[in-house]
Amino acid sequence: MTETSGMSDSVMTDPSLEMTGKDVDALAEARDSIRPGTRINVTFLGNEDLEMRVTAATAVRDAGFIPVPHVSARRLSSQAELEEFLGALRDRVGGEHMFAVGGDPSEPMGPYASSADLISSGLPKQYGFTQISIAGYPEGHPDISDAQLWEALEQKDASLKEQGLNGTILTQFGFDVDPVFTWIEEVRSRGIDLPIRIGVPGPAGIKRLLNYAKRFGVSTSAGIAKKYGFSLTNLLGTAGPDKMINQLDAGLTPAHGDVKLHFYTFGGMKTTADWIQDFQAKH
Ligand SMILES: NC(=O)C1=CN([C@@H]2O[C@H](COP(=O)(O)OP(=O)(O)OC[C@H]3O[C@@H](n4cnc5c(N)ncnc54)[C@H](O)[C@@H]3O)[C@@H](O)[C@H]2O)C=CC1
Ligand SMILES: Nc1nc(=O)c2c([nH]1)NC[C@@H]1CN(c3ccc(C(=O)N[C@@H](CCC(=O)O)C(=O)O)cc3)CN21
Repeated sequence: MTETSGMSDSVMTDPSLEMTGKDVDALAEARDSIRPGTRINVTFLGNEDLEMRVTAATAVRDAGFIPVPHVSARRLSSQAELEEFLGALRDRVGGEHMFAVGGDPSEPMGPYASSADLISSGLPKQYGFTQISIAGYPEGHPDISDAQLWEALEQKDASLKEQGLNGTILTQFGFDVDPVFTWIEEVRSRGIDLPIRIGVPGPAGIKRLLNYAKRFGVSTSAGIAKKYGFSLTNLLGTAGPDKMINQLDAGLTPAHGDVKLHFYTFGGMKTTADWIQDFQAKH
């Protein structure tokens, strides 16, 4: 068997990972467990600055991976701030990928209220970014209506196509496969043919998973937890996405189009990378 032992034509082909600006040392530690050429997303959090974000993207590139820096529309205070970041990425990192996301501030901090505003500004393309990921929400979003989310997704798909850019939809993480299937089917029925990466949490402590779920409005219930592989009445121990991935793999058909995975590592880069290797070897 070659690079990916078992599941080569499966949802587990070439998964992407995610790190924060604080994870540069964690990346070095995880490096040998990650397949060269893997896409690694770099967050754009409120407690990070340009230097941290660019340094992290540089570390990803230098380690032999593809950096996918996040740009959070609502966190940008001006067009100048956006251009400063895009310019630094172009000059110091030099990749084609980015993840254009809305951002959590309830009011935009500057001229970009949404990732559609960011994309349609034409600046990502002007600075050489040709592979643009955008967000998807199989379970909806706590502060944004479903109608608004679908409208935004269609608008972003159209804007990318108009500009001749390649897109990928990257979803919020979740613990339940059912809404994922329903959502992919709706994406396709709306004529959106972009590749999709389904967000799943890397293996992590159950308390930590539940804290992140609460923070980002991701649903958990006794039933969902049980199906995923943990219990809400026993928060000791860890849980990984193996059952969810197996359910995805079993249910995906060619009609779902190109569907892969994105792992949110939540402080566990090496744990996640080792888990992926182990899972691929066993399947
Ligand atoms: N990996 C990450 O960092 C992820 C972050 N998110 C968050 O999900 C939210 C939506 O992101 P996108 O899908 O890119 O939306 P978007 O930028 O495409 O916007 C969709 C619609 O919702 C509105 N909107 C966007 N963010 C909002 C907010 N925080 N509060 C109220 N309305 C908002 C926009 O004005 C627009 O009408 C953001 O808060 C984003 O930060 C979601 C998934 C992953
Ligand atoms: N609505 C929304 N906003 C987001 O910012 C967001 C999502 N959704 N979905 C998931 C991703 C993953 N995100 C994050 C955000 C923060 C850490 C974080 O604070 N990490 C710690 C280390 C891990 C820990 O100790 O728990 C750090 O210090 O960097 C990780 C992932 C941000 N993301």
